[in-house]
Amino acid sequence: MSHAVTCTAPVNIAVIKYWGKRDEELILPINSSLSGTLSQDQLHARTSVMARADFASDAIWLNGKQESIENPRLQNCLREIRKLAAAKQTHQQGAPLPTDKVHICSVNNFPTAAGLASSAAGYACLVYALAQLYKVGDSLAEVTKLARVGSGSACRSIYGGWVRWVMGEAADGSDSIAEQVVDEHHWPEIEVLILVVSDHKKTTSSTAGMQTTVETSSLVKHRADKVVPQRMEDIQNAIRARDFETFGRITMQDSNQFHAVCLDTYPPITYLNDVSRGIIDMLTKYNAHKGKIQVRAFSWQVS
Ligand SMILES: Nc1ncnc2c1ncn2[C@@H]1O[C@H](COP(=O)(O)OP(=O)(O)OP(=O)(O)O)[C@@H](O)[C@H]1O
Ligand SMILES: C[C@@](O)(CCOP(=O)(O)OP(=O)(O)O)CC(=O)O
Repeated sequence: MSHAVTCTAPVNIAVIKYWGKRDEELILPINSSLSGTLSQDQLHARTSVMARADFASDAIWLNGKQESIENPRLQNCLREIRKLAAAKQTHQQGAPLPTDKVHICSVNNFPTAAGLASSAAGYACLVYALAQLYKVGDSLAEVTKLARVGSGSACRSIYGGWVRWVMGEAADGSDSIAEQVVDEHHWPEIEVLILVVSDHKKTTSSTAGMQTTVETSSLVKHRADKVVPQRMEDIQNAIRARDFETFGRITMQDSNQFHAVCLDTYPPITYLNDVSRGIIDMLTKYNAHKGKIQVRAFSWQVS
């Protein structure tokens, strides 16, 4: 007998950035973060999962290409889901056995590993689909914890609207969960414009980059301990009050500090290019004039 589920999950864009882990295995962050989830019909991952007793092994295809199922993140998700399924086995009618093998097929409708949060949409989608398949994850909070062990930012894609990932304090990660701050109807005037300045795979993955940052940057500790807690408070207040001026300022400052921390890492990490720096400069000037300057024309040379 086979069991199958297909889900889509959207991308989320952090306005207070997660950067640095206190536990690499459980994916526990050194600071809380906050993001907006884009609507499902635009940038998303679509994942189908099928479990059958007669599949020889687990397998995954990403964007049409078979990938290694031995990926430790993937293994962590499968193990946690199966652990919950095994605990529930007696009363889960219609769910596969935890011992059945699963085939996973996922497609992103946007560039993968290019800085557009593909791991967030991808793991949120995978974990949600597996939770449906195995009939586990009784609350969305529990599903956010499962998504977190795939990729930290994935826990925020489980909810729509504005979402915070509370860093938590427990060593086992039990209080490191995502929560919705306000839903997607709260601030309908907000529109997200994504300017793709490069669709190449990043030279440094987020996982590797933040690991080197924690090892070498002195600025990141200051950021996590002294800057982010107040910013989290302030940006949530700005979102609740729909105060775009404050929201925009904090978002730009946090993005700038994230890139400063990357530069403070050794060897330094550079995600910005001349085009993105030009866009940041333009937006800073635009916001300073409360949107009242006229944008006539832009032309950038992209080599
Ligand atoms: N749909 C998906 N299903 C499962 N895993 C995925 C999916 N999409 C991406 N991934 C995994 O996430 C990895 C990319 O994550 P990475 O953090 O490097 O980039 P990103 O998430 O696109 O960028 P950023 O984290 O800066 O926003 C891929 O190599 C793959 O292992
Ligand atoms: C810059 C970021 O997008 C980094 C996201 O990092 P990931 O969540 O991709 O990292 P892992 O937990 O190692 O998978 C900021 C953010 O989304 O908060």
